[in-house]
Amino acid sequence: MTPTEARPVIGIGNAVMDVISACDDAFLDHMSIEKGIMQLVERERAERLFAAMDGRTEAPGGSVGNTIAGLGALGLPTAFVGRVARDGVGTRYAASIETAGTAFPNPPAETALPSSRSMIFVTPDGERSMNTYLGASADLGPPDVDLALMGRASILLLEGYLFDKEPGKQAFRAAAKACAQGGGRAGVTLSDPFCVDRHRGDFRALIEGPMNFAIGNREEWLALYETDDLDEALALASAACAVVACTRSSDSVIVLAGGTRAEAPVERVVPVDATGAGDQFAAGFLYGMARGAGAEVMGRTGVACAAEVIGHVGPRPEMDMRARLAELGLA
Ligand SMILES: OC[C@H]1O[C@H](O)[C@H](O)[C@@H]1O
Repeated sequence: MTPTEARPVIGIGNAVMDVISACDDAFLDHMSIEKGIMQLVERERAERLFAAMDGRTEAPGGSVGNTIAGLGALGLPTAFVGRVARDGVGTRYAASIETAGTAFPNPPAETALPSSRSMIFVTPDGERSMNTYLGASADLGPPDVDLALMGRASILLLEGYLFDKEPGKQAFRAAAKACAQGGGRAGVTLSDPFCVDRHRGDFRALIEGPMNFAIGNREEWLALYETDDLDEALALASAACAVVACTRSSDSVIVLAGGTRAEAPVERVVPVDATGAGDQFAAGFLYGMARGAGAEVMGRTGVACAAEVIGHVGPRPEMDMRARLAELGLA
């Protein structure tokens, strides 16, 4: 086995190209867009929203894709496994990831569906409202996952959104098993409280079984354990899983690891664009984990990475975060 540092951090998730534009709340109402959440949309509505976007910009996104890109920018060897079609969006998505230094091992899928896009509207309060057309990426299944590659992962991060379909669940279980057999640590992001509601039993089985770590926000943890008591939900999670992180918007992040409970404070600011905040939290958190940090430092590193990404438009870091973390004594 190769030494831990040389082994990649690998993510499996939806390969989504973000199309971002600014708008006001009246526009959201006019287009019947629900504010602040991720809504899945059909192709026709995606095309309508795309056409209505003023001054749109394109940026590679996808929740776990963003996290892995953040880890790559921090200097770790990384690979992202996602499914794109053989079209312009898919080609640009894969190329932009590889240019940034993260391997994108899967060739374009042979599918009639187009590559995925998310139409993201950012309001003046920095809130982002995502309208995702999943297309090709949501059909990721076991044939898309190279188990030999999974066996080389130091850390494997699985995106909860892909748990919406049975082939995604099968792919996750096989990938986690291969990662564990290779001596790596596997974990999952809960992604979305509605997705958790739809697959509660399977999410719990994953977290209580092969997962070494799990990352979610307050709403997702409450949904997972069907309670309105966050302490209760996190106690249940940490009884089953070695490392648990809970983000709470502008409240401190809670991390439970190795019998320790730590809170990482969050500075309250009005974001420029909240897209990717949770994803970059995960990047910093896993950077800490990869370096052997404890609960408090993992939480603080995650918070620092999230703070950077909400200061500009787009879901991936623009600043040299290694230098920033060094300034903060976190690298
Ligand atoms: O978490 C933010 C990401 O989720 C959606 O999948 C978008 O692609 C965006 O980049």
